[in-house]
Amino acid sequence: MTLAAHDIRWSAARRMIVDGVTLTAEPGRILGLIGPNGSGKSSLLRLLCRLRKVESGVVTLDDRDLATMPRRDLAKRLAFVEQQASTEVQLSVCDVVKLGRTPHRGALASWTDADEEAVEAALARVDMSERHDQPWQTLSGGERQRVHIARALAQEPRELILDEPTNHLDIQHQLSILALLRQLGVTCIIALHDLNLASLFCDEIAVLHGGKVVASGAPPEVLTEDLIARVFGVAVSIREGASGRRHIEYLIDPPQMGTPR
Ligand SMILES: Nc1ncnc2c1ncn2[C@@H]1O[C@H](COP(=O)(O)OP(=O)(O)OP(=O)(O)O)[C@@H](O)[C@H]1O
Repeated sequence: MTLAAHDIRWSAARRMIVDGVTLTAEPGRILGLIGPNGSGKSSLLRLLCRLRKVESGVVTLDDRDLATMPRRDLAKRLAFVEQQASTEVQLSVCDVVKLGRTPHRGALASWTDADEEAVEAALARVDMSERHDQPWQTLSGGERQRVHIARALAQEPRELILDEPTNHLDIQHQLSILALLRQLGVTCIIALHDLNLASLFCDEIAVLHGGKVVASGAPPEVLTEDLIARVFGVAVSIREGASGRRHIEYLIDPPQMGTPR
């Protein structure tokens, strides 16, 4: 067991946003978090990496209460890639990725070969080595996203939490980033909107609806026509695609393309 939530709750503006969630991220596996807009995915991810405090329940890392762990120990283990991370400071691409090394370095420690290798390897993994010196502010949305993923990789975490990491990415980079996460063998919890990508790349899926986990398990067990209709209000047909994998087709009437059935 690595990261787990035990009946956790969090509210805002007198509304329960995360409502008694229990889930476990199995070591080296990818847990996908899906759910409609506003279902509580980002809020839950922020609780799981202690950016917010749970009001009740407990988050554990290897059976230790996350709330009692020293921040530095936590940062050595766990990295978080936020949905719309930004920075106002003038930094180059490589400066941003270097920030990922902070938990591994003493206050006055000099920059080591190991630090440099971790940064260069992380940039290469997200296909951004050539942008090494480009000012971060001048990057496109998708390039920024990839640099933030590189920063998290440079942190060399054992647990990686990503909030819609494919958001700004073109299809090639969506596929390559998710394939990379699978190859890393790191425990991942990823919020995703694309149900086909979730089905393809996740080992387990948890479905959030109104702040509660309403289904969890292997993708074929969870992503059914009935569940998608119930939770997302969209009719789908699930069939074997050309690759032999399950494909979720959204049923839209051709004359009014865009109007769900
Ligand atoms: N600090 C806050 N104050 C008030 N409401 C909040 C706060 N944080 C989150 N919420 C509300 O909690 C609900 C869940 O938000 P959250 O961002 O966790 O959803 P989400 O599932 O990640 O949504 P999306 O798919 O749109 O990114 C939303 O209705 C949001 O408005």
